[in-house]
Amino acid sequence: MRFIVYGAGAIGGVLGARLAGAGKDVVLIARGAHLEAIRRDGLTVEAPSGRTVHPIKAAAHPAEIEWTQGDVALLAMKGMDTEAALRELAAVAPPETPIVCVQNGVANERAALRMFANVYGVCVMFPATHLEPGVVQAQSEPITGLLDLGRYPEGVDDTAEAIAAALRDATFESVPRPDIMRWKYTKLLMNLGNSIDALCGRDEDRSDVLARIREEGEAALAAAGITFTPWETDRERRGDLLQVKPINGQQRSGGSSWQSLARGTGSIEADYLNGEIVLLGRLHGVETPVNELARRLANQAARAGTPPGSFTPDRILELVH
Ligand SMILES: NC(=O)C1=CN([C@@H]2O[C@H](COP(=O)(O)OP(=O)(O)OC[C@H]3O[C@@H](n4cnc5c(N)ncnc54)[C@H](OP(=O)(O)O)[C@@H]3O)[C@@H](O)[C@H]2O)C=CC1
Ligand SMILES: CC(C)(CO)C(=O)C(=O)O
Repeated sequence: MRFIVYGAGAIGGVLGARLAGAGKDVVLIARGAHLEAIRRDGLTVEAPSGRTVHPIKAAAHPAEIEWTQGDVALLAMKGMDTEAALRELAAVAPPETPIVCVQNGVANERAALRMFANVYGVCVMFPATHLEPGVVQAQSEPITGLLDLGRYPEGVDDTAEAIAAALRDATFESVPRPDIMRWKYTKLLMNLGNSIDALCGRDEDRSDVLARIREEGEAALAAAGITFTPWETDRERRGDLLQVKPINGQQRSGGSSWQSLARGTGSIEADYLNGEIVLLGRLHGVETPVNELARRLANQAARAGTPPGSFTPDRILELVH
C-alpha cells in the first residue's frame, strides 16, 4: 500500500511524516513555497519532544505520480479546495483508487463519491499546525491523533482495516467504524467554533457565542433527520488520549481556521463547517443566524487578509439579527 497525501499542510504533512517514519511508502502532493521547501530541505516536523526532518518524495500535481494498484489517496486539503483537487485527481488516478477524506466537515466524501467508487471518511481528532513553508507541527504525543475511519456512506471493508492498521503503526489510534459519518457530524458540531476561534482568538470568553452556534447546529441536524454520536460517547472515545503539549515553549496558537488567517491564505473553511449548518437550516426551515454570520465574517476576514483575533465574541453577538 502506497499513501499519496494530497495537501501536505498541518494534517497531511504530519500524517505523511508519521507514515513514512513507520516505514510506509509515502508521496506528498504540495504546492507553492511549501513544496519548494520540502523538495529543497525535506519536511520538518516539530513536536513537543523535538524536531525531525523527513526527506519525503513530493509532487506538485497528481499527474506527476505514476498511479498503480495499491495506491491510496489521503485527502488533507481544506474543504473549499476539495472539488478542484478531486478533478485533478480523477483525471489521472484509477477510478477504483481508495479516497480517504482526512478532513473536517461532511461534504468531502460526497464530492469524492461522484468521481471515485471507494471513498472513506475519517473523524480527525489530531491537533496539528502549519504556519511556515516546509514546517508542520504535531502537538500531541505520544499519540499523534485519533483517526477512526469507515467507508462512505457506511460500512467497513478490508481496505478500511488495512488503512487503520497502517495508521496504528504510525503513532495514531484508529478504529474502523461502520457509522463513521455519525462521528463526523459530532465533529462538525465541534468545528462550528473554528470560525470563532479564527475571528476572536482564545483570550476572551467565547462560551455564549459557541453555545448559540452549536444549538443552531443541533437544531438543523435534528430537522434534517441526521443523527450524530452522543457527546458522552465522543468524550469517552477521546478520553485523555490526546496530550497537547507546548512546542519550543509555545502553547498551540489556534485551530485550522485560525491558521488560515494567520498564514493569510485568502480563504477559509467556514462554508463547509458553519455553511453546512446554514445549508441544512435553509433546506429544512431552521433559522441559523449565528452560523451564517460566522460564515460570512470568516470569509470576509480571509479575503481581506485580516489577522486572527480581530473580533470579540460580544461584537459577533451584537451583529446577529
Ligand atoms: N490543523 C488541525 O489541527 C486540524 C485540521 N483538521 C482538518 O484537516 C483538514 C486539513 O486542514 P489543515 O491541515 O489544517 O490545512 P492546511 O491548510 O494546513 O493544509 C492543507 C494543505 O493543502 C494544500 N492544498 C490545497 N489544495 C491543494 C492542491 N490542489 N494541490 C496541492 N496542495 C493543495 C494547501 O496549500 P495552500 O496553503 O497553498 O492553500 C495546504 O498546504 C481540514 O479539513 C481541517 O479542518 C482536522 C482536525 C485538526
Ligand atoms: C477541534 C480542532 C479545533 C482542533 O484543532 C479542529 O478540529 C481544527 O483545528 O480544525
